[in-house]
Amino acid sequence: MIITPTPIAGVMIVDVEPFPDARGMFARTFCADEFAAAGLTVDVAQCSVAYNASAGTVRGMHWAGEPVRETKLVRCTRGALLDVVVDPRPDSPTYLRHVAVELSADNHRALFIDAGLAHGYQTLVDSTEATYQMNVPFTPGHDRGLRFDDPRLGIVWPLPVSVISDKDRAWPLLAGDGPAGPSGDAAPPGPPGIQRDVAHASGGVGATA
Ligand SMILES: Cc1cn([C@H]2C[C@H](O)[C@@H](COP(=O)(O)OP(=O)(O)O[C@H]3O[C@@H](C)C(=O)[C@@H](O)[C@H]3O)O2)c(=O)[nH]c1=O
Repeated sequence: MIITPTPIAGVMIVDVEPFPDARGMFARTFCADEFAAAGLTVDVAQCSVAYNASAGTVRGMHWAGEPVRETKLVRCTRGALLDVVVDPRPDSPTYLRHVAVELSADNHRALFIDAGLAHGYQTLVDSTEATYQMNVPFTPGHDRGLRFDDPRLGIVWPLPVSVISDKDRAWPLLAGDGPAGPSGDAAPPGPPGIQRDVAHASGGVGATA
């Protein structure tokens, strides 16, 4: 596996190293030792799959609030999607910036997402599946979220949004207006969980794929 950092600390691209032969190929998609060597720990407490019927479906942007420290290893096992991670940590140098990485069944690419980072995606084709490994069991009641279309985040979704849940449509917008400003200014922390009242936001880190 090739594990590549992104501009956001705690977000890593995980690529497979295929062994091709006449049948096709074999590749490891997870290896505890290789992850540990890259400084990542993935204790698998839960694996999940999300099937999306239509291209343009958006899920996110989600993370688990404290004290839950939920890490995710996300891959696309059918179809293709644009995976997006936003940094909602007020004390981070990449606060409110995002990375966007295309994951597909064909590229076998995965994204490791550390605890406290907001995750979402848009499907690029019909019949797309996202598959997750999480380090903790499902802990309802700790959901935190950002609005996928918050102008302060500046996420460029590649397709018109075809389907989204009521929950995801209803996450509140960040406070403030206008386009995202430059990074680096301190912003006051929002209330626990949803960052409703930040005074400053920064632009996207850009697509990595
Ligand atoms: C996330 C989750 C949901 N559920 C249930 C709750 C609910 O009835 C149903 C659908 O839940 P949701 O609408 O929250 O599913 P979804 O919007 O797909 O939530 C997921 O979104 C992506 C972007 C992520 O990053 C994931 O961690 C997760 O938050 O599945 C579980 O049983 N276990 C789980 O781990």
